[in-house]
Amino acid sequence: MTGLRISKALTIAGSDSGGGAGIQADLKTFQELDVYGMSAITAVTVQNTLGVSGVYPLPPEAAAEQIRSVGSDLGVDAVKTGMLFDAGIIRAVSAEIRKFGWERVVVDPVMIAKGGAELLRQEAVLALKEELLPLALVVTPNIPEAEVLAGMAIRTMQDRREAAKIISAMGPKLVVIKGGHDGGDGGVGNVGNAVNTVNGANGEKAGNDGHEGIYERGDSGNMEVVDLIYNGGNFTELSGKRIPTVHTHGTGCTFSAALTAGLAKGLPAPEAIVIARDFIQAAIEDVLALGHGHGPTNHWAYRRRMAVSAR
Ligand SMILES: Nc1ncnc2c1ncn2[C@@H]1O[C@H](COP(=O)(O)OP(=O)(O)O)[C@@H](O)[C@H]1O
Ligand SMILES: Cc1ncc(COP(=O)(O)OP(=O)(O)O)c(N)n1
Repeated sequence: MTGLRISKALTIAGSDSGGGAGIQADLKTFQELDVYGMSAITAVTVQNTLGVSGVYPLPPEAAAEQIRSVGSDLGVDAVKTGMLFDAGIIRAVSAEIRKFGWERVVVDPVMIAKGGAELLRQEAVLALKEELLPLALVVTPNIPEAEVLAGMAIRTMQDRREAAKIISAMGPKLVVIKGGHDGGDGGVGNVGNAVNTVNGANGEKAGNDGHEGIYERGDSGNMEVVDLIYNGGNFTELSGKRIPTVHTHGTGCTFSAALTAGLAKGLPAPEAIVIARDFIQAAIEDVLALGHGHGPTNHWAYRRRMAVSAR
């Protein structure tokens, strides 16, 4: 690497002791994509594949000091935020991003862990919308997070589009509403419904099988996963094969970290989003099957595939 320019990315997020999400997933992803990773930890979670059993937030000033320390010395080409936990941390983080004038900012508005643990206090949603979203180049909510930000239920792809427009008006240049939680027709679906078949964005597709809840995925019968992108004018849909697996812990963190890595390398956001989708697709497909619950994704998979296809 000597002599080459090194791209640098900062993650501002919570620690996941299990290593599948949060800071750990972000740093692994940066490393796999040849980006030098730095971190500002906002909270320590006690977590494994079975769930979150403890959350210890740091004082807002601790997050701010970490950001100042790396920002003033090492420099930051792109930054992402993940678990921010409370309004004080959001305000402190937003103030530092503003002071440094960082523009390649990805906001992953982490709210609730798969097992239901609160990773963002409800009183902090307003601060997220008013302080942080205006600073974002890209915001990457999953469907339940988009519902909270937009203040509406998302049941269909049309709802998702409407929610994307509402979130876009809060300031981010690009909104990506991820489709991992899609219950069958573009939204979270109706838990307990009978099979439904709808006209999806990319043609006819079968809906859920009636037992998929918001935090259980991989068994819906949906053949596709579709991420919806809105740039303030146009919609784009990125679709991939939906992998039927419970090992999806940290998919959102990993996707947004891969996107941040692309931005750190200077890629235009739409290109970085496509690579991030490929990265997470490989990470879900090449399952590690670790732990006794929702296992982590495979952060090695993308690089290994690239190496094989280069032979
Ligand atoms: N079962 C799956 N198969 C393929 N891709 C998936 C699957 N679940 C999620 N993804 C992808 O992982 C990324 C994260 O999406 P999502 O799971 O909705 O976010 P979060 O982890 O924040 O809840 C998205 O790009 C989504 O398309
Ligand atoms: C410390 C920490 N940050 C974020 C999350 C949520 O991760 P996400 O990628 O949204 O994945 P799931 O929670 O859906 O597995 C977390 N669990 N811990």
